[in-house]
Amino acid sequence: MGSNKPIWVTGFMSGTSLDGVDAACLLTDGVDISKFGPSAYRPYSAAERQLLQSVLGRWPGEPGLEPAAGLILRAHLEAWAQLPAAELIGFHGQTLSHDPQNLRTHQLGSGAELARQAGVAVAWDFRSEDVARGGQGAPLAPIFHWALARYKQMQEPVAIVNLGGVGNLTWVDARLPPEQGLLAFDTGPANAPLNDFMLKTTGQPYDAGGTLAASGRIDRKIVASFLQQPYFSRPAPKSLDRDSFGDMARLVAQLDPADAAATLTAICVAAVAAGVVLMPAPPKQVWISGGGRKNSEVMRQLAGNLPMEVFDIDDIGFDGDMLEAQAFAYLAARVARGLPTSFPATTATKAPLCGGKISLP
Ligand SMILES: Nc1ncnc2c1ncn2[C@@H]1O[C@H](COP(=O)(O)OP(=O)(O)OP(=O)(O)O)[C@@H](O)[C@H]1O
Ligand SMILES: CC(=O)N[C@H]1[C@@H]2OC[C@@H](O2)[C@@H](O)[C@@H]1O[C@H](C)C(=O)O
Repeated sequence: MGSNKPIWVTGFMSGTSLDGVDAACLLTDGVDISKFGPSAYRPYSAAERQLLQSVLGRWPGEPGLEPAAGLILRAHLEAWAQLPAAELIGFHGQTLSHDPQNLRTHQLGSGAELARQAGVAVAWDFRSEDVARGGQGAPLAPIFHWALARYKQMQEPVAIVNLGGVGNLTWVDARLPPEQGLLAFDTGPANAPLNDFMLKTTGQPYDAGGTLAASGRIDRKIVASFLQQPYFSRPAPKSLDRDSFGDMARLVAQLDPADAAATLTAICVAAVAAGVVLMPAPPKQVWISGGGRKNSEVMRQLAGNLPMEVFDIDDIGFDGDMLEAQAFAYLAARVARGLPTSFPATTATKAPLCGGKISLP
């Protein structure tokens, strides 16, 4: 560690959708990607998801966090056990609350304990320093998106959109250094409101394939009025908590389930379209990653609403399910080398910043 020789790193992500732990191996020197390695997925059971859901919004020191922290540790160790050994772990933890305006963000899970139990160095707590210095603390994947575009030797800017619980967008021109070639921000709610609605109305955790939404009609008035909120026209960088917009099921409570699903889906897409307007220059291509790309209705609406070509990032040759886990492997390698993980144009930090700390076993 600390040298610029590529090392194998395992990155972990337990995202805002609360579906499970993604784990992915990456060979990298923290600048370039040398090789993509194997990956694993450790899903949460319904009871585990409920446990995590029950502690959303809590801050460190509040009571009742131990069982959830224990689950996070256990689930990550189980994912780690499925993969070949690596030299370093990048551990994001589980975001429970995110409030950069008040200089705080909370990712549950101890990297120190993970290092002890996995027997390997762990880079973790990637967001705290950034928010403590007045940055947004998110999104952090953009510097990895820069590395992806570099890996593909892109000769023009491209946009990468991640549709998880929350959506985020990176505009990247990989011909430039990261300080000049990036602009990033959270676009708005993505799958989380639809998931919450599906669970409550149908007992299903999400709208598989977008089938329910595809059978409904979009209430355009609700979409337009939602997009009137100041967040969507605010300049980037900017970030969101999972539930920054409150209980969105209220917005569609009067609609029948199919129309409600179609409308929540349209809100996710309209938020991305509003984000496209904020980019420094329109790229020719948008690459979609995250679970939302498996929702055909999301992809259909994106293709119809964005003025550029929309690709499932798998069709570019990447693994759209593992991009965030790979991002935290890459970020860990950067932390090990003291390289910046966030930039003024990605988190609004005042100067490029190397967030994250390293715990040894
Ligand atoms: N086959 C599918 N059809 C429709 N939607 C799907 C499908 N598979 C996954 N999804 C959606 O994608 C979500 C998971 O996406 P992902 O794993 O990218 O989120 P995350 O990493 O938890 O979130 P975030 O990026 O906000 O941290 C699921 O909760 C679901 O809403
Ligand atoms: C505070 C927090 O955990 N934010 C997540 C969340 O999920 C998607 C979006 O909101 C993004 O800002 C971020 O995750 C990704 C991995 C990021 O930091 O790039």
